[in-house]
Amino acid sequence: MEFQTGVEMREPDSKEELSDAATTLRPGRAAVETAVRTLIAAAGDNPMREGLVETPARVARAYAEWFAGYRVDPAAYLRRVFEEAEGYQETVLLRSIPLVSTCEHHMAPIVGRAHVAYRPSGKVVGISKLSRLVDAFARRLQLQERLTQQIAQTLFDTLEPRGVAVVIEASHGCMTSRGVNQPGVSMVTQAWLGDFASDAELRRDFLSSIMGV
Ligand SMILES: Nc1nc2c(ncn2[C@@H]2O[C@H](COP(=O)(O)OP(=O)(O)OP(=O)(O)O)[C@@H](O)[C@H]2O)c(=O)[nH]1
Ligand SMILES: [Zn+2]
Repeated sequence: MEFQTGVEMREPDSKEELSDAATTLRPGRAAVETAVRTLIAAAGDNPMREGLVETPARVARAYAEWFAGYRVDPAAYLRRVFEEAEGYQETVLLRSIPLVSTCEHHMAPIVGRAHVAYRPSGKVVGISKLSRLVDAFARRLQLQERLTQQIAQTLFDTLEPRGVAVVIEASHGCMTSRGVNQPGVSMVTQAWLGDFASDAELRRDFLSSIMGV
């Protein structure tokens, strides 16, 4: 049976809006608000009662924040590189980057921390760009495994460093507040590229640096 959404699709406003294949078509604001009213009614409440009447507009604005990652090119954050780091080649590690994402199976929040390291080979970036990279991929519908891999691979392809390591520890709303209902449970994923993949001691150093933070 075909499900009628009643959602009118429109062409994207700009090239930025087209930044990801998944966003080739986006419904307009009115269609989004209609969908939210449908969800409120499905939850069992009255979308027209006073406290809920502005909720669809708020949710539409919140979605723009939670899914802002579709509107940016994550690699663009890594384009400004500094080549005068005096030949620094050792590990650069940014620990405990706050991470907020959304699970693609249930559209429930994924909340946690990312730890990102690279071993430069000529090019270093402003350290905040690692946080921006994490956020750009996180603010999409995600699987934690894919999120971890995308961050690592983009860093590796763009900066051409000797190695990249990414560890993400996060809790999934779809497990903590529904389904198996296990608050406190967290998922840990890792991506190792370049010399982190081949050198167990580098991995141990990385893991001991992030332990207990
Ligand atoms: N591997 C992986 N699984 C995830 C992630 N986010 C959510 N999941 C899981 O995706 C699975 C979806 O399973 P389904 O059986 O299709 O969905 P469900 O009936 O809602 O399953 P339950 O959550 O067990 O109630 C669940 O096991 C979730 O825990 C993620 O980032 N990575
Ligand atoms: Zn989920």
